[in-house]
Amino acid sequence: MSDQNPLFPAFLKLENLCVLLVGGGNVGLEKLTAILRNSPETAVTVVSITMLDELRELAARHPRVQLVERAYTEADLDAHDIVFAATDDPGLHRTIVAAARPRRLLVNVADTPDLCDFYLSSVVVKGQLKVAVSTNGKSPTVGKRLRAVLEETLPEELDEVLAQMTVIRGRLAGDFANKVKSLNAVTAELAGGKAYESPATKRWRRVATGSLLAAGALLVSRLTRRPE
Ligand SMILES: C[C@@]1(CC(=O)O)C2=NC(=C\c3[nH]c(c(CCC(=O)O)c3CC(=O)O)Cc3[nH]c(c(CC(=O)O)c3CCC(=O)O)/C=C3\N/C(=C\2)[C@@H](CCC(=O)O)[C@]3(C)CC(=O)O)/[C@H]1CCC(=O)O
Ligand SMILES: NC(=O)c1ccc[n+]([C@@H]2O[C@H](COP(=O)([O-])OP(=O)(O)OC[C@H]3O[C@@H](n4cnc5c(N)ncnc54)[C@H](O)[C@@H]3O)[C@@H](O)[C@H]2O)c1
Repeated sequence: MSDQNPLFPAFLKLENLCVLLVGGGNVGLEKLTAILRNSPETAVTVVSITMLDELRELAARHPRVQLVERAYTEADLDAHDIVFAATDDPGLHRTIVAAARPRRLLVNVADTPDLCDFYLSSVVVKGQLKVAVSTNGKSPTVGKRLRAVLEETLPEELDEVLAQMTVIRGRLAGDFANKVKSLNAVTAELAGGKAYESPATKRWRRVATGSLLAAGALLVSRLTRRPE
């Protein structure tokens, strides 16, 4: 179907990879900020003729970021897994992509969908929960607005829910199908029926801190009780 969105969503363990960032200006700073905000221990090599002071300060707070102050050369691609191109030179971006392809490196070229192997997304964080929004490049602005909506709507307590669910999950006995059934039963109210009716936030908060956890605790105590 031609109007389908064919992007494959995934969450990268970026800290396991070596990142090359070419360009240390405003856009380069934005990319480095996004990388380190999400994955602070990532090894990043920043290659750029000039570097913004703010980028230097950010790098100084992250020991695995290395600054290389000179023009890009093809050899910079060596020993890297993933590349972010963020200079003010579109010709250079095409050169980087052409050299990266045969090396099978994944490349993001800021604001240039045609040259990208992957896009960055708007990111909502609530503790361990992370929601990434993509509009398939149709409108990053809408992505940004949606991020704000989700940030406000999703309760901070969701992190507590995740923590409790991890405990519940670890204590459940039985086969896989039964575990899934129990986990679905405990969380049914989060997605159930009219849960999204306004005021959505209020309901989420109530369910997340109240009945969900109470039901979870009850279920666990029932399932972990040994027969006499
Ligand atoms: C999500 C976010 C992440 C990030 O960059 O970290 C991101 N762009 C953000 C903001 C933003 N970018 C732009 C504006 C100005 C208003 C506007 O144009 O809408 C605003 C809004 C603002 O700043 O207010 C300009 C822009 N961006 C692209 C183009 C080219 C084109 O569309 O052809 C142009 C025109 C350039 C020009 O005209 O010169 C392209 C891309 N931007 C993407 C990501 C990828 C698709 C994401 C998706 O699928 O939705 C993609 C395809 C490639 C990529 O760069 O990865 C971040 C939001 C962070 C947040 O949540 O706050
Ligand atoms: N700043 C923005 O918010 C914004 C918004 C939309 C579009 N853009 C576009 O994005 C591009 C980048 O913007 P910017 O504000 O980051 O520019 P910038 O001038 O601040 O940064 C460009 C960086 O690329 C480096 N660079 C240039 N040639 C290089 C090379 N051969 N090797 C290594 N490094 C090299 C420069 O040294 C500089 O640090 C521009 O084309 C701009 O028009 C910027």
